[in-house]
This record gives sequence, structure tokens and C-alpha cells, in this order.
Amino acid sequence: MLYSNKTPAQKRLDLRAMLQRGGAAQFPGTFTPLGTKLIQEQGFAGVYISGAVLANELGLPDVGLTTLTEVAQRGMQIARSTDLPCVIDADTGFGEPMNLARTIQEFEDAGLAGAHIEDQFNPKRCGHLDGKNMVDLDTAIKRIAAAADARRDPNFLIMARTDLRGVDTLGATIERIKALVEAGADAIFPEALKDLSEFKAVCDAVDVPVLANMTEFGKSELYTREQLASAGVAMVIYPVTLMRSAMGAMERTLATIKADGTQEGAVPDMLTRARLYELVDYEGYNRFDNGIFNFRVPTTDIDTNNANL
Ligand SMILES: C[C@](O)(C(=O)O)[C@H](CC(=O)O)C(=O)O
Ligand SMILES: [Mg+2]
Repeated sequence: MLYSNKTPAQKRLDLRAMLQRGGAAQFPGTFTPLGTKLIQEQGFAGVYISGAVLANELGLPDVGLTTLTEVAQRGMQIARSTDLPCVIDADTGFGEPMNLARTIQEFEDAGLAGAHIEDQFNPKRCGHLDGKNMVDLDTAIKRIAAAADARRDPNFLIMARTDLRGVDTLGATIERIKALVEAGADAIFPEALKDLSEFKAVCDAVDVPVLANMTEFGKSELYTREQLASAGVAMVIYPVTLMRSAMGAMERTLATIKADGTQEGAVPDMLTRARLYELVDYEGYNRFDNGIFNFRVPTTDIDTNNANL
């Protein structure tokens, strides 16, 4: 009911503990607070908040156009809707290292459990595309050091993402990763590695948790949780998966309405009214006023028509 039952501090502790345990804890990404209800119900470890999705949801490409205010606000709305720890995409940090310090404090205030900061410069692009522009090591280190220094809760997770593998060797990528850990990164996100053996090499090279990005239509094969866990990966994200699924469903439904003149054919694939009300816990609000949920909720499309709700 209402929002989360856990404090941000507790969620950060939960995140730390699960990363310590390893085993490729799964974090599906959601583009809407309502999605966290499904993620939590199915027993996932946490929620990922993708920069690409937040930009795309606004109809924008993922090239660094969203603002800190927009991202922190959406992050807060998503984080407060769940007891799970939420990790957010800080892109390149929304400015210079000084701005990054503010970014981290905004994210702490938004109730997030951690954030990743990448070493591209703007205009940035999806890590699985070619032609990325990287900042030098010194700048990458300054970003991570500023982020680590700015947090007020020592358990807020600072994750360094490096996109270097897209433009350099695995050896050079591992060298940079070690320097980022030295600069204060609590965890590492090695973007766009070529295969599972590369994940294993990164995991073997550092003592901090390593994230795997299982984004579709990218450069990495879609490995199973077991495969990633066996390579030593502590956390896995499915950043755009739910948005791609939802947009796919929306496109099909629109085509049905257009073709048939009614959405009737698409109704069996829809979340029912009853299920939707269950997710937002209508019933729980009767604690305040028992007149809130005292009506019958139709569960079939026939009921829906009859109830005229
Ligand atoms: C993880 C990522 O940074 C994101 O914003 O979700 C993207 C995902 C994507 O574009 O598929 C990325 O750069 O990999
Ligand atoms: Mg991103």
C-alpha cells in the first residue's frame, strides 16, 4: 500500500549484502513505477533504472539529452514504489566531477541504492554501438572519486562503468577497471564485453562485484543467470527488456484496433482490471476508508462490458 515499506538505508544494505553473496542477482529494468510491482512479486533481486529507457520514454534518443532533474525525479518515483533496491544509470554524471557530486546526492535523496557512472563524453551513446568517444583515464578517475566522496550514506553503491572494450583491448579495459576501483568504485560495469570468458577475466581481475548488461540486440550474447554466475558476475541487468516488450505489445494492439475496428482481439493479452487493481492494492486502502474498495471487479471482458466500469 502507498509506497515502499523499507527505508533507502535498508535497501542499500540489502544491495550490499546480495552483491557480497554473488550469483548474478537479476535486476530487470522498468520504465514505470507500476512495473516494480511485477518485478518484486516474481522475486527478482532488484530494479534497474535505465538511462536509455528514461530518454526513449520521453521520445528522445539516448545521447545525453535528459537532465538530472528528470532522471532523479523518475528514479525517486520508481524507488519509492518498491522494497527492492534500485540502481540507476547516471550516464556520464550530468556534467563535470563537481556536478557528479551533486548528482550522487540527488540520487541519495531520491531513495536510490546505487548508480553507475560511465567514461564516455557527450554526446554519449548506447554502449553496444560503435564509434564511442571515451574520456581519458584521469577524467574517468576524477568522476568516480567525486562520486564516492560526495555520498553521505557510505552504503550508496558507486559503480564505475567503462566503455573502453568497444574501442580497446580486454587488457587495456582491465587496467582501467583496476584504476577505477583504486579511485573508489564499489562495483564495476564492463560494457559490451565480447563473450563469457571476458566476463570471467574481469571478475578474476578485481575483488569488487561485477555487473553484466544483458541488453537485447547488442554486442553481448544473452547469457543465462547460471552462465554469468559461473563466470563470477554478481549482478545482471535487463535494462530495456520490459520497455521493448511493452512497446511491442502496444504496437500489436494498435494494429488490431486499426484492422478490426475494435480492440476485442487484443483483450486476452491484456492485464485485467482485477489484476491491475491487485497490483496497486486497492483493497489495502480500505484501512483508511472501507468505502474505497467495496465494488465488484470484473475479471472477464464480458464482465467488463456488463459492469460498465
Ligand atoms: C545499459 C544502458 O546504459 C541503459 O541506459 O539502459 C544501455 C542499454 C541499451 O541501450 O541497450 C547501454 O548503453 O548498454
Ligand atoms: Mg545508459
